[in-house]
Amino acid sequence: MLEVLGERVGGWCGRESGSLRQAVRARRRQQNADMYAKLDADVAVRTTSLYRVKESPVVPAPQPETRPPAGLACGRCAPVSRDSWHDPKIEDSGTVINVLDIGRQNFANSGVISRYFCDLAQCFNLVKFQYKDVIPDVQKDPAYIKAIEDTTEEELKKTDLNLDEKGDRDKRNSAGYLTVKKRVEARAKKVLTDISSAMSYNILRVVAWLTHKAIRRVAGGGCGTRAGSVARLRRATAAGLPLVFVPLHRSHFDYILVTFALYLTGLRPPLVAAGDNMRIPFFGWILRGCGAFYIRRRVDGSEHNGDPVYKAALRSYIINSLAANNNLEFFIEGGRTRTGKPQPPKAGILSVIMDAYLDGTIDDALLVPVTLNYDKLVDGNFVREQLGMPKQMETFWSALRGIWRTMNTNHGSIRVDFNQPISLKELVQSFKKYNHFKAPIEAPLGPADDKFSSDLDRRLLYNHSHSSLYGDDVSTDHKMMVEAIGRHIVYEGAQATAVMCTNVVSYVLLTEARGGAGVRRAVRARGAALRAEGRDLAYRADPDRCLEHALEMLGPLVQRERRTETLRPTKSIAAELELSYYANTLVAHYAAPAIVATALESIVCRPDADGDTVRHPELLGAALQLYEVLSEELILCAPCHTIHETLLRALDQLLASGVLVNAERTDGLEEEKWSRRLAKTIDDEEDDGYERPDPTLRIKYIIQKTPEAIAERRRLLLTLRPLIESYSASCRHLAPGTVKSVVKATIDGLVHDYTTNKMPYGAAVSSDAVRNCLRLLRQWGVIEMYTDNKERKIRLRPPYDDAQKLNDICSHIYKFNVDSPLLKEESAT
Ligand SMILES: CCCCCCCCCCCCCCCC(=O)SCCNC(=O)CCNC(=O)[C@H](O)C(C)(C)COP(=O)(O)OP(=O)(O)OC[C@H]1O[C@@H](n2cnc3c(N)ncnc32)[C@H](O)[C@@H]1OP(=O)(O)O
Repeated sequence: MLEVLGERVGGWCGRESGSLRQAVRARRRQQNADMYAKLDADVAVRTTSLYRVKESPVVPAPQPETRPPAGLACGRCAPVSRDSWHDPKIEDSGTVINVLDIGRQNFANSGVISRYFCDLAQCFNLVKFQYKDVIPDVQKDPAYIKAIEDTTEEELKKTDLNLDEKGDRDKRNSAGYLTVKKRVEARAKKVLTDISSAMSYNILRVVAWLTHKAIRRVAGGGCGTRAGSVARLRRATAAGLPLVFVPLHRSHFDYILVTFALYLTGLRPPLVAAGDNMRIPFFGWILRGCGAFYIRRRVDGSEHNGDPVYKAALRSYIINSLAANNNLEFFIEGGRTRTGKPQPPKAGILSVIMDAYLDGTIDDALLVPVTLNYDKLVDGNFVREQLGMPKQMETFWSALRGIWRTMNTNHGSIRVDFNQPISLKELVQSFKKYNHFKAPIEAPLGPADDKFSSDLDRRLLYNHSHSSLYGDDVSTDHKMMVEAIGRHIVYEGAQATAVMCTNVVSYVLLTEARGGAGVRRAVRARGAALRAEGRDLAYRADPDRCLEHALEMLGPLVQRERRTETLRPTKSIAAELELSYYANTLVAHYAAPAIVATALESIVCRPDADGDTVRHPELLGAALQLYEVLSEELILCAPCHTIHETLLRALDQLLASGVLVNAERTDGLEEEKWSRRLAKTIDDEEDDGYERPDPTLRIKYIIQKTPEAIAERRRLLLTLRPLIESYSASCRHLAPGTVKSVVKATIDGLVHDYTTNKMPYGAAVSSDAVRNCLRLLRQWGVIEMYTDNKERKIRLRPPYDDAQKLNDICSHIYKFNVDSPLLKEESAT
């Protein structure tokens, strides 16, 4: 405005003046104009510097020079999605933007006030989206009406009113029936209102502004997101299909960040499935206003045993929301990971979305896996729960305390990334083609034998229940497809998760540099290796700064010997458990080679082993057996790959890194020719009953003894060692009783072994791993779980109530808990 004024004054001065008085006035105006222009420039300089001082984050957002293209759709199952919604320019640069900068950039050229209060201005200028109230549609849904009628009939059966003999119409018009129906309808209405979200533009705007302030305070390193993924989402939105965001769940901050990032980038905030434990006073109401719809954490648990009205209401609410073109979000793992590893998917909501597509209610939906990671976990830690103490329920006061604690800690950098949207239709079509999990399952998962595991892939997907949230019973194939799609999303999401510096440093401290020496070198090498393996590192390439920053974030979890500059994990169970939480991002990444290396150790340490060579089938067989043991812990591959293929690839990695060398290396070509010849003979064989000899039987590997090979073997062995210790301890402490008492006995045993230096891995003291081992033993038919007096109990199934038989079956686990010389060397360092 001042400039315009200045120009005008200048213009007047330039005019020809008729008199001296006019000339004097013009001169005065000219002087004034100069003064105003100077003032204006001064104000501009001061405002920009003020703005910089106030608004710049303490540490700039993470921006390594180059990034691998992370988060792309699977080339095998969704090639069309992978080629869609590209913006090659942004995709190639792999730029990460700080979501907090969006407001600043939007108002960079606006007035002084807007620039200074850009967060507020951004929130006031957010797009207003319309959300249709779907409750009336749900109430007209035939499945919902049928559920009410069925429940009415059920309730009538329980009353004294004997309406059986009357005709159907008479019965439905009878006073008793109508009274019961009215009661059921009222309950159904309450269930529906309890579920429904109440998205409010005003609440969203206020919460978005508060979130701006909170993230600036909490995330000293900013909150990064891949620019390419935002651009992709914008393009995908234009397709007019509902977006279904599927985040992997780490923290209570996750859902805030997802909605915040979407809202800020002008995308429609989703309706979010929230567990009803989140319906706490005040905060529950705010969350509902920001898009939360509430679901019971267990649909068929003993508490609400098979409530058909609830199932129908939830199903219909989700389907009608999708049909109204709302975006949806649900946490596929069902809750926050307590270990830092991705968890197996919960298929309930996914199955509803899939049914909506299969029955034509929606043409398609775009599944968007979302990954989040934090330098330092915002919710504190899960050590209490890992030590077997019960989860603390969310309350108003605990929420306030949590917010206060969070707001007063620097949590470093945060990353929230939206992976490439995948068409559900394309996934379903691709999955119909895969045969390796289609065939019927004859027997449940059993303990591994030596000729094991040709059908491990489909056994892992097999779900014993044949009902669906959708109402009717569904086929095994259908259930397995939902399960497979869920596992695919979780696996790909975990692979696309940005790796924080704390992940790398914790992993290095717990594995390759456990002794304390060479941490700096190992961190540098691990970062480079991860980058080469296609992982997106969320920290600057400078490893020294990365280490310093990670140490600041990890605080008392790491002990630093100033004189010798050695770094060691603090010797306590709590510290190691917390470090393992961060390290587990990489445990999931290295799971396959770690399984092969642990299997190798189990063979090498046998008394009859030659220690120098190992046969291919023996190694692969042991690796398959070990994966079966750890199948509740790790998702090894996307279901479009078989576990066998994945372990073969891992074996190739060990060959490439020089841990193993092909014994026939000099004669490699000869070996290949031999296998091909053999394969040809087999193909030409006419007799169907002919048993094909396995061409891999002849392959043998030499185990390398170079220091590098030994170091690599030790690293991989230590990657899974704490888990194997937990599983062995769970077997040792197995006894009839309540689940709680078995978990407690195992945890106490592990604590005792750790404190008496019998077992050096604090991370093994994990109730999560103990519970997973119990699940495995239940699948093997070793134990049975039942509810008695509201308590989950365990009993040993015959013949495993016999100590010898129990020991025999547990030896399938013990055999991987070997006393390897590699570990002795490690504890000596
Ligand atoms: C601008 C700034 C704003 C900032 C501010 C933003 C705030 C924005 C909102 C916040 C919002 C908070 C968000 C909190 C975050 C959580 O609270 S996370 C926890 C809650 N969310 C979830 O759990 C979602 C995923 N979970 C599921 O889908 C689960 O399946 C359910 C629906 C919860 C049920 O779990 P469950 O009872 O353990 O049972 P599950 O074995 O999964 O199966 C249930 C049924 O599904 C069906 N089913 C299961 N598997 C299959 C299959 N493979 N095929 C077909 N059907 C199947 C069957 O019917 C099965 O029943 P059965 O056959 O076993 O009898």
